[in-house]
Amino acid sequence: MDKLLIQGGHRLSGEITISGAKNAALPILCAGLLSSDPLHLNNVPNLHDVTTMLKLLAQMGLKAQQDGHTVILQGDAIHNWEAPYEMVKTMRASILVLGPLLARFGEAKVSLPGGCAIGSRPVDQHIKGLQAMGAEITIEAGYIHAKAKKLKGARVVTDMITVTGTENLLMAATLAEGETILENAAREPEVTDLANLLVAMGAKIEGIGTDRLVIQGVASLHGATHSVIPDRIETGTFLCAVAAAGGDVVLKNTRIHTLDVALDKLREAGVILTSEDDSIRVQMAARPKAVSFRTTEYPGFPTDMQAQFMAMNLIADGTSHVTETIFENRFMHVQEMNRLGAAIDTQGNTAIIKGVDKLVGAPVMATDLRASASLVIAGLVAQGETLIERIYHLDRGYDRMEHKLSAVGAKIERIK
Ligand SMILES: CC(=O)N[C@H]1[C@@H](OP(=O)(O)OP(=O)(O)OC[C@H]2O[C@@H](n3ccc(=O)[nH]c3=O)[C@H](O)[C@@H]2O)O[C@H](CO)[C@@H](O)[C@@H]1O
Ligand SMILES: C=C(OP(=O)(O)O)C(=O)O
Repeated sequence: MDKLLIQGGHRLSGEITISGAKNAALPILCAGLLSSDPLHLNNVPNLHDVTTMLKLLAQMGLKAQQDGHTVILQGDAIHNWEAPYEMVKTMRASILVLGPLLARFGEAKVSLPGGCAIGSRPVDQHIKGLQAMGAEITIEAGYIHAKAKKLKGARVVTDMITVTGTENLLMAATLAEGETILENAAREPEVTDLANLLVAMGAKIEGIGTDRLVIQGVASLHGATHSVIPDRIETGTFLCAVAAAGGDVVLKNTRIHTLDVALDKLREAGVILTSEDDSIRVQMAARPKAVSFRTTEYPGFPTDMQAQFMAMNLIADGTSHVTETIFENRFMHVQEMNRLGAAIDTQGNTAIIKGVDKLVGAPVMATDLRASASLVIAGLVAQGETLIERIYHLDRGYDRMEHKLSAVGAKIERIK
Protein backbone atom coordinates (compact mmCIF):
# COMPACT_ATOMS: atom_id res chain seq x y z
CA MET A 1 0.00 0.00 0.00
CA ASP A 2 1.39 3.42 -0.96
CA LYS A 3 2.61 5.82 1.72
CA LEU A 4 3.74 9.42 1.72
CA LEU A 5 7.01 10.44 3.31
CA ILE A 6 7.31 14.11 4.16
CA GLN A 7 10.34 16.01 5.42
CA GLY A 8 8.79 19.01 7.12
CA GLY A 9 9.94 22.58 7.58
CA HIS A 10 10.18 23.82 3.98
CA ARG A 11 8.45 26.96 2.80
CA LEU A 12 6.37 26.69 -0.36
CA SER A 13 6.94 28.88 -3.36
CA GLY A 14 5.84 28.81 -7.00
CA GLU A 15 2.67 27.96 -8.92
CA ILE A 16 0.06 25.22 -8.67
CA THR A 17 -2.69 24.58 -11.22
CA ILE A 18 -5.95 23.51 -9.64
CA SER A 19 -7.78 20.51 -11.14
CA GLY A 20 -11.47 20.08 -11.88
CA ALA A 21 -13.75 19.47 -8.89
CA LYS A 22 -14.21 15.86 -7.85
CA ASN A 23 -17.63 16.56 -6.39
CA ALA A 24 -18.80 18.22 -9.61
CA ALA A 25 -17.21 15.68 -11.96
CA LEU A 26 -18.87 12.67 -10.28
CA PRO A 27 -22.54 13.75 -10.71
CA ILE A 28 -21.70 15.18 -14.14
CA LEU A 29 -20.36 11.80 -15.29
CA CYS A 30 -23.62 10.22 -14.09
CA ALA A 31 -25.55 12.72 -16.19
CA GLY A 32 -24.11 10.80 -19.16
CA LEU A 33 -26.75 8.17 -18.36
CA LEU A 34 -29.51 10.65 -19.17
CA SER A 35 -28.96 10.91 -22.93
CA SER A 36 -28.03 8.75 -25.90
CA ASP A 37 -26.04 11.63 -27.44
CA PRO A 38 -22.36 12.35 -26.76
CA LEU A 39 -21.35 14.46 -23.79
CA HIS A 40 -17.96 16.21 -24.14
CA LEU A 41 -16.53 16.94 -20.72
CA ASN A 42 -13.41 19.01 -20.12
CA ASN A 43 -11.37 19.69 -16.96
CA VAL A 44 -12.20 16.26 -15.53
CA PRO A 45 -9.69 15.55 -12.73
CA ASN A 46 -7.49 12.45 -12.83
CA LEU A 47 -8.30 10.77 -9.56
CA HIS A 48 -9.42 7.40 -8.28
CA ASP A 49 -13.08 8.30 -7.74
CA VAL A 50 -13.35 9.37 -11.38
CA THR A 51 -11.76 6.09 -12.49
CA THR A 52 -14.14 4.14 -10.25
CA MET A 53 -17.13 6.07 -11.59
CA LEU A 54 -16.08 5.47 -15.21
CA LYS A 55 -15.70 1.76 -14.43
CA LEU A 56 -19.17 1.63 -12.88
CA LEU A 57 -20.72 3.50 -15.81
CA ALA A 58 -18.89 1.29 -18.34
CA GLN A 59 -20.37 -1.76 -16.64
CA MET A 60 -23.79 -0.26 -17.37
CA GLY A 61 -22.92 0.14 -21.04
CA LEU A 62 -22.05 3.86 -21.04
CA LYS A 63 -19.23 4.32 -23.56
CA ALA A 64 -16.38 6.53 -22.40
CA GLN A 65 -13.26 7.84 -24.12
CA GLN A 66 -10.78 9.49 -21.79
CA ASP A 67 -7.90 11.59 -23.04
CA GLY A 68 -6.10 13.52 -20.30
CA HIS A 69 -8.69 15.76 -18.70
CA THR A 70 -11.27 15.25 -21.44
CA VAL A 71 -13.92 12.57 -21.30
CA ILE A 72 -16.46 11.86 -24.03
CA LEU A 73 -19.45 9.82 -22.89
CA GLN A 74 -22.16 8.23 -24.98
CA GLY A 75 -25.19 6.56 -23.49
CA ASP A 76 -26.74 4.91 -26.56
CA ALA A 77 -26.09 1.32 -25.47
CA ILE A 78 -26.92 1.18 -21.76
CA HIS A 79 -28.08 -2.32 -20.87
CA ASN A 80 -27.46 -2.79 -17.15
CA TRP A 81 -29.11 -0.80 -14.36
CA GLU A 82 -27.25 -2.15 -11.38
CA ALA A 83 -24.55 -0.59 -9.18
CA PRO A 84 -23.00 -3.47 -7.22
CA TYR A 85 -21.80 -3.32 -3.63
CA GLU A 86 -18.18 -3.93 -4.69
CA MET A 87 -18.13 -0.51 -6.36
CA VAL A 88 -20.48 1.45 -4.12
CA LYS A 89 -18.51 0.51 -1.01
CA THR A 90 -15.36 2.20 -2.37
CA MET A 91 -17.20 5.32 -3.51
CA ARG A 92 -20.44 6.58 -2.00
CA ALA A 93 -21.07 8.89 -4.95
CA SER A 94 -22.13 5.74 -6.88
CA ILE A 95 -25.61 6.45 -5.45
CA LEU A 96 -25.77 9.20 -8.09
CA VAL A 97 -26.65 6.67 -10.81
CA LEU A 98 -29.99 6.00 -9.10
CA GLY A 99 -31.90 9.11 -10.27
CA PRO A 100 -30.70 9.11 -13.91
CA LEU A 101 -31.23 5.35 -14.44
CA LEU A 102 -34.70 5.42 -12.95
CA ALA A 103 -35.72 8.50 -14.94
CA ARG A 104 -34.51 7.22 -18.31
CA PHE A 105 -34.96 3.45 -18.06
CA GLY A 106 -37.67 3.09 -15.40
CA GLU A 107 -35.55 0.87 -13.19
CA ALA A 108 -32.39 0.90 -11.07
CA LYS A 109 -30.76 -1.35 -8.52
CA VAL A 110 -28.11 0.31 -6.39
CA SER A 111 -26.32 -1.11 -3.39
CA LEU A 112 -26.97 0.80 -0.16
CA PRO A 113 -23.77 2.75 0.49
CA GLY A 114 -23.67 1.95 4.20
CA GLY A 115 -21.81 3.99 6.80
CA CYS A 116 -18.32 5.33 6.31
CA ALA A 117 -15.53 6.76 8.40
CA ILE A 118 -17.01 10.25 8.72
CA GLY A 119 -20.55 9.24 9.65
CA SER A 120 -23.53 6.98 9.01
CA ARG A 121 -24.55 8.96 5.90
CA PRO A 122 -28.00 7.52 5.14
CA VAL A 123 -29.68 8.06 1.73
CA ASP A 124 -33.27 8.18 3.00
CA GLN A 125 -33.83 11.62 1.44
CA HIS A 126 -32.87 10.38 -2.03
CA ILE A 127 -35.44 7.60 -1.56
CA LYS A 128 -38.09 9.90 -0.12
CA GLY A 129 -37.79 12.26 -3.09
CA LEU A 130 -37.96 9.52 -5.71
CA GLN A 131 -40.98 7.98 -3.96
CA ALA A 132 -42.69 11.38 -4.05
CA MET A 133 -42.07 11.29 -7.81
CA GLY A 134 -43.93 7.99 -8.05
CA ALA A 135 -41.11 5.44 -7.79
CA GLU A 136 -41.78 2.11 -6.13
CA ILE A 137 -38.80 1.40 -3.96
CA THR A 138 -37.90 -1.75 -2.08
CA ILE A 139 -34.83 -2.30 0.02
CA GLU A 140 -33.71 -5.90 0.16
CA ALA A 141 -30.44 -7.72 0.68
CA GLY A 142 -28.56 -4.43 0.92
CA TYR A 143 -29.90 -3.07 -2.38
CA ILE A 144 -32.23 -0.22 -3.24
CA HIS A 145 -34.47 -1.46 -6.04
CA ALA A 146 -36.42 1.34 -7.69
CA LYS A 147 -39.03 1.11 -10.44
CA ALA A 148 -41.24 3.67 -12.16
CA LYS A 149 -42.79 3.42 -15.62
CA LYS A 150 -42.55 7.20 -15.80
CA LEU A 151 -41.51 9.48 -12.95
CA LYS A 152 -43.98 12.26 -12.22
CA GLY A 153 -43.12 15.77 -11.13
CA ALA A 154 -43.64 16.47 -7.41
CA ARG A 155 -42.83 18.99 -4.71
CA VAL A 156 -40.09 17.58 -2.51
CA VAL A 157 -38.97 19.14 0.75
CA THR A 158 -35.95 17.29 2.07
CA ASP A 159 -35.62 17.00 5.86
CA MET A 160 -32.13 18.46 5.67
CA ILE A 161 -29.92 19.94 3.00
CA THR A 162 -28.26 17.14 1.06
CA VAL A 163 -25.81 17.64 -1.78
CA THR A 164 -25.95 14.29 -3.59
CA GLY A 165 -29.64 14.01 -2.63
CA THR A 166 -30.36 17.27 -4.48
CA GLU A 167 -28.24 16.11 -7.43
CA ASN A 168 -30.00 12.74 -7.69
CA LEU A 169 -33.47 14.30 -7.57
CA LEU A 170 -32.49 17.06 -9.96
CA MET A 171 -31.28 14.56 -12.56
CA ALA A 172 -34.39 12.42 -12.09
CA ALA A 173 -36.68 15.44 -12.44
CA THR A 174 -35.23 16.50 -15.81
CA LEU A 175 -36.95 13.52 -17.49
CA ALA A 176 -40.02 13.29 -15.24
CA GLU A 177 -43.50 14.17 -16.46
CA GLY A 178 -44.46 17.69 -15.41
CA GLU A 179 -43.02 20.03 -12.80
CA THR A 180 -40.79 19.13 -9.89
CA ILE A 181 -39.99 21.58 -7.13
CA LEU A 182 -37.01 20.83 -4.91
CA GLU A 183 -37.28 22.87 -1.71
CA ASN A 184 -34.39 23.06 0.74
CA ALA A 185 -32.07 22.22 -2.15
CA ALA A 186 -28.30 22.28 -1.66
CA ARG A 187 -26.66 25.38 -3.14
CA GLU A 188 -23.12 24.03 -3.34
CA PRO A 189 -21.27 25.20 -6.49
CA GLU A 190 -21.02 21.56 -7.56
CA VAL A 191 -24.85 21.32 -7.66
CA THR A 192 -24.90 24.49 -9.76
CA ASP A 193 -22.29 23.06 -12.12
CA LEU A 194 -24.40 19.95 -12.63
CA ALA A 195 -27.53 22.08 -13.18
CA ASN A 196 -25.70 24.17 -15.79
CA LEU A 197 -24.66 21.02 -17.64
CA LEU A 198 -28.23 19.70 -17.54
CA VAL A 199 -29.51 22.97 -19.01
CA ALA A 200 -26.91 22.66 -21.78
CA MET A 201 -28.38 19.19 -22.42
CA GLY A 202 -31.85 20.68 -22.84
CA ALA A 203 -33.22 20.45 -19.29
CA LYS A 204 -35.55 23.18 -18.05
CA ILE A 205 -34.40 24.31 -14.61
CA GLU A 206 -35.13 27.55 -12.76
CA GLY A 207 -33.64 28.78 -9.51
CA ILE A 208 -30.14 27.47 -10.19
CA GLY A 209 -27.86 28.48 -7.31
CA THR A 210 -30.81 28.90 -4.91
CA ASP A 211 -32.44 26.55 -2.40
CA ARG A 212 -35.55 26.17 -4.59
CA LEU A 213 -35.06 24.39 -7.89
CA VAL A 214 -38.02 24.23 -10.27
CA ILE A 215 -37.70 21.67 -13.04
CA GLN A 216 -40.04 21.17 -15.99
CA GLY A 217 -39.53 17.64 -17.23
CA VAL A 218 -38.68 17.13 -20.90
CA ALA A 219 -39.06 14.02 -23.10
CA SER A 220 -35.33 13.61 -23.73
CA LEU A 221 -31.99 15.31 -23.26
CA HIS A 222 -29.36 15.86 -25.94
CA GLY A 223 -25.57 16.00 -26.01
CA ALA A 224 -23.54 18.95 -24.75
CA THR A 225 -20.03 20.22 -24.09
CA HIS A 226 -19.11 21.28 -20.59
CA SER A 227 -16.04 22.17 -18.54
CA VAL A 228 -16.05 21.00 -14.90
CA ILE A 229 -15.56 23.85 -12.40
CA PRO A 230 -12.23 24.08 -10.57
CA ASP A 231 -12.03 22.23 -7.26
CA ARG A 232 -12.66 24.68 -4.42
CA ILE A 233 -11.64 22.10 -1.82
CA GLU A 234 -8.32 21.40 -3.54
CA THR A 235 -7.79 25.16 -3.76
CA GLY A 236 -8.57 25.55 -0.05
CA THR A 237 -6.27 22.65 0.82
CA PHE A 238 -3.26 24.31 -0.86
CA LEU A 239 -4.18 27.68 0.68
CA CYS A 240 -4.07 26.04 4.13
CA ALA A 241 -0.77 24.34 3.26
CA VAL A 242 0.85 27.71 2.54
CA ALA A 243 -0.82 29.31 5.57
CA ALA A 244 0.66 26.61 7.81
CA ALA A 245 4.08 26.03 6.20
CA GLY A 246 4.66 29.63 5.08
CA GLY A 247 5.57 30.80 1.59
CA ASP A 248 4.32 32.52 -1.53
CA VAL A 249 2.29 30.50 -4.05
CA VAL A 250 -0.03 31.34 -6.94
CA LEU A 251 -2.94 28.94 -7.45
CA LYS A 252 -4.12 29.00 -11.05
CA ASN A 253 -7.39 27.93 -12.68
CA THR A 254 -9.54 28.46 -9.61
CA ARG A 255 -12.76 30.28 -8.71
CA ILE A 256 -12.25 32.19 -5.55
CA HIS A 257 -15.84 33.33 -5.03
CA THR A 258 -16.74 29.71 -4.24
CA LEU A 259 -14.52 29.94 -1.16
CA ASP A 260 -15.63 33.26 0.38
CA VAL A 261 -15.97 32.18 4.01
CA ALA A 262 -12.78 30.12 3.99
CA LEU A 263 -10.85 33.07 2.50
CA ASP A 264 -12.18 35.37 5.23
CA LYS A 265 -10.91 32.89 7.83
CA LEU A 266 -7.48 32.77 6.19
CA ARG A 267 -7.28 36.58 6.23
CA GLU A 268 -8.25 36.47 9.91
CA ALA A 269 -5.33 34.06 10.40
CA GLY A 270 -2.99 36.67 8.89
CA VAL A 271 -2.62 35.22 5.39
CA ILE A 272 -2.22 37.71 2.54
CA LEU A 273 -4.46 36.85 -0.39
CA THR A 274 -4.54 38.64 -3.73
CA SER A 275 -6.72 37.50 -6.54
CA GLU A 276 -6.75 38.13 -10.23
CA ASP A 277 -9.20 36.63 -12.75
CA ASP A 278 -8.97 32.90 -12.19
CA SER A 279 -5.93 32.82 -9.90
CA ILE A 280 -5.15 33.61 -6.29
CA ARG A 281 -1.78 34.43 -4.71
CA VAL A 282 -1.28 33.32 -1.12
CA GLN A 283 1.53 34.75 0.99
CA MET A 284 2.36 33.87 4.57
CA ALA A 285 5.45 35.05 6.39
CA ALA A 286 4.37 34.80 10.02
CA ARG A 287 2.88 32.30 12.43
CA PRO A 288 -0.88 32.04 11.75
CA LYS A 289 -3.38 33.35 14.28
CA ALA A 290 -5.84 30.76 15.59
CA VAL A 291 -9.26 30.93 13.88
CA SER A 292 -12.51 29.42 15.12
CA PHE A 293 -15.39 28.30 12.90
CA ARG A 294 -18.33 25.94 12.55
CA THR A 295 -19.05 23.93 9.44
CA THR A 296 -22.36 24.47 7.63
CA GLU A 297 -23.87 24.05 4.21
CA TYR A 298 -22.81 26.35 1.37
CA PRO A 299 -22.25 29.28 1.42
CA GLY A 300 -21.11 28.62 5.00
CA PHE A 301 -17.82 27.05 6.04
CA PRO A 302 -17.41 23.70 4.18
CA THR A 303 -17.07 20.51 6.18
CA ASP A 304 -14.63 19.32 3.49
CA MET A 305 -12.21 22.07 4.64
CA GLN A 306 -12.53 21.47 8.38
CA ALA A 307 -9.54 19.13 8.80
CA GLN A 308 -7.18 21.26 6.68
CA PHE A 309 -7.99 24.42 8.69
CA MET A 310 -7.47 22.42 11.85
CA ALA A 311 -3.99 21.53 10.58
CA MET A 312 -3.20 25.24 10.27
CA ASN A 313 -4.60 25.91 13.74
CA LEU A 314 -2.28 23.31 15.28
CA ILE A 315 0.70 25.65 15.17
CA ALA A 316 -1.26 28.91 15.35
CA ASP A 317 -0.91 31.60 17.95
CA GLY A 318 -3.84 31.13 20.34
CA THR A 319 -6.66 28.68 20.93
CA SER A 320 -9.38 27.88 18.39
CA HIS A 321 -12.75 26.16 18.56
CA VAL A 322 -13.82 24.09 15.57
CA THR A 323 -17.38 22.77 15.49
CA GLU A 324 -18.43 20.11 12.97
CA THR A 325 -22.19 20.20 12.31
CA ILE A 326 -22.55 18.12 9.12
CA PHE A 327 -21.00 14.73 9.91
CA GLU A 328 -21.05 13.08 13.35
CA ASN A 329 -17.62 11.47 13.13
CA ARG A 330 -15.36 13.84 11.25
CA PHE A 331 -12.62 14.30 13.85
CA MET A 332 -10.63 11.17 13.20
CA HIS A 333 -7.58 13.22 12.26
CA VAL A 334 -7.44 14.57 15.82
CA GLN A 335 -5.74 11.53 17.34
CA GLU A 336 -3.20 11.39 14.54
CA MET A 337 -2.49 15.12 14.86
CA ASN A 338 -1.93 14.70 18.58
CA ARG A 339 0.67 12.04 17.73
CA LEU A 340 2.58 14.83 15.96
CA GLY A 341 2.57 16.92 19.15
CA ALA A 342 -0.67 18.86 18.65
CA ALA A 343 -2.80 19.82 21.65
CA ILE A 344 -6.40 19.08 20.69
CA ASP A 345 -9.20 18.22 23.02
CA THR A 346 -12.64 17.24 21.73
CA GLN A 347 -15.93 17.94 23.48
CA GLY A 348 -18.78 16.44 21.49
CA ASN A 349 -18.74 17.98 18.04
CA THR A 350 -16.28 20.73 19.02
CA ALA A 351 -12.50 20.45 18.93
CA ILE A 352 -10.50 22.84 21.07
CA ILE A 353 -7.08 23.39 19.60
CA LYS A 354 -4.36 25.03 21.64
CA GLY A 355 -1.71 26.24 19.20
CA VAL A 356 1.73 24.76 19.89
CA ASP A 357 5.16 26.15 18.92
CA LYS A 358 6.12 23.12 16.88
CA LEU A 359 5.02 19.71 15.64
CA VAL A 360 7.39 16.75 15.43
CA GLY A 361 7.13 14.20 12.60
CA ALA A 362 5.87 10.65 13.31
CA PRO A 363 4.16 7.79 11.47
CA VAL A 364 0.44 8.53 11.13
CA MET A 365 -2.53 6.88 9.51
CA ALA A 366 -4.93 8.53 7.08
CA THR A 367 -8.54 7.72 7.94
CA ASP A 368 -10.57 9.52 5.28
CA LEU A 369 -10.02 11.82 2.34
CA ARG A 370 -9.78 15.25 3.96
CA ALA A 371 -8.19 13.85 7.13
CA SER A 372 -5.41 12.60 4.84
CA ALA A 373 -4.99 16.06 3.34
CA SER A 374 -4.81 17.59 6.81
CA LEU A 375 -2.06 15.15 7.80
CA VAL A 376 -0.09 16.15 4.70
CA ILE A 377 -0.33 19.79 5.82
CA ALA A 378 0.70 18.88 9.36
CA GLY A 379 3.61 16.86 7.92
CA LEU A 380 4.80 19.89 5.90
CA VAL A 381 5.01 21.85 9.14
CA ALA A 382 6.38 19.17 11.48
CA GLN A 383 10.08 18.94 12.23
CA GLY A 384 11.68 15.80 10.79
CA GLU A 385 9.91 12.99 8.98
CA THR A 386 6.20 12.20 8.83
CA LEU A 387 5.13 8.95 7.22
CA ILE A 388 1.46 8.86 6.19
CA GLU A 389 -0.05 5.43 5.70
CA ARG A 390 -3.27 4.45 3.89
CA ILE A 391 -3.10 7.28 1.37
CA TYR A 392 -5.58 5.51 -0.90
CA HIS A 393 -8.06 7.83 0.79
CA LEU A 394 -6.10 10.83 -0.51
CA ASP A 395 -5.87 9.35 -4.01
CA ARG A 396 -9.66 9.13 -4.15
CA GLY A 397 -9.97 12.89 -4.31
CA TYR A 398 -6.68 14.66 -5.15
CA ASP A 399 -5.07 14.78 -8.58
CA ARG A 400 -1.29 14.16 -8.07
CA MET A 401 -1.13 16.06 -4.81
CA GLU A 402 2.47 15.14 -4.01
CA HIS A 403 3.64 16.26 -7.47
CA LYS A 404 1.94 19.60 -7.08
CA LEU A 405 3.46 20.11 -3.63
CA SER A 406 6.96 18.97 -4.72
CA ALA A 407 6.81 21.52 -7.55
CA VAL A 408 6.51 24.33 -4.98
CA GLY A 409 9.35 23.11 -2.79
CA ALA A 410 7.80 20.57 -0.43
CA LYS A 411 9.91 17.52 0.37
CA ILE A 412 7.31 14.84 -0.18
CA GLU A 413 7.59 11.46 -1.89
CA ARG A 414 5.38 8.47 -2.52
CA ILE A 415 6.71 5.19 -1.25
CA LYS A 416 5.32 2.09 -2.97
C1 LIG B 1 -19.63 13.30 -3.70
C2 LIG B 1 -19.99 14.50 -2.90
O1 LIG B 1 -20.48 15.49 -3.42
N1 LIG B 1 -19.70 14.46 -1.60
C3 LIG B 1 -19.98 15.62 -0.77
C4 LIG B 1 -21.44 15.59 -0.38
O2 LIG B 1 -21.68 14.37 0.30
P1 LIG B 1 -23.19 13.90 0.55
O3 LIG B 1 -24.03 14.38 -0.56
O4 LIG B 1 -23.13 12.45 0.83
O5 LIG B 1 -23.55 14.69 1.85
P2 LIG B 1 -25.00 15.26 2.22
O6 LIG B 1 -25.06 16.68 1.85
O7 LIG B 1 -26.01 14.35 1.63
O8 LIG B 1 -25.02 15.09 3.79
C5 LIG B 1 -25.36 16.13 4.68
C6 LIG B 1 -25.94 15.54 5.94
O9 LIG B 1 -27.22 15.00 5.65
C7 LIG B 1 -27.33 13.65 6.08
N2 LIG B 1 -28.21 12.95 5.12
C8 LIG B 1 -27.99 13.09 3.78
C9 LIG B 1 -28.80 12.45 2.86
C10 LIG B 1 -29.86 11.65 3.33
O10 LIG B 1 -30.61 11.06 2.57
N3 LIG B 1 -30.05 11.55 4.67
C11 LIG B 1 -29.24 12.17 5.58
O11 LIG B 1 -29.45 12.05 6.78
C12 LIG B 1 -25.88 13.15 6.05
O12 LIG B 1 -25.70 12.01 6.86
C13 LIG B 1 -25.13 14.36 6.53
O13 LIG B 1 -25.18 14.43 7.93
O14 LIG B 1 -21.73 16.70 0.48
C14 LIG B 1 -20.99 16.68 1.71
C15 LIG B 1 -21.45 17.87 2.53
O15 LIG B 1 -21.07 19.06 1.94
C16 LIG B 1 -19.49 16.71 1.42
O16 LIG B 1 -18.79 16.54 2.63
C17 LIG B 1 -19.09 15.60 0.46
O17 LIG B 1 -17.76 15.80 0.03
C1 LIG C 1 -16.47 13.37 1.98
C2 LIG C 1 -16.02 13.55 0.74
O1 LIG C 1 -16.33 12.79 -0.34
P1 LIG C 1 -17.40 11.61 -0.47
O2 LIG C 1 -18.73 12.20 -0.29
O3 LIG C 1 -17.17 11.14 -1.87
O4 LIG C 1 -17.05 10.59 0.58
C3 LIG C 1 -15.09 14.66 0.42
O5 LIG C 1 -14.93 14.97 -0.78
O6 LIG C 1 -14.50 15.24 1.35
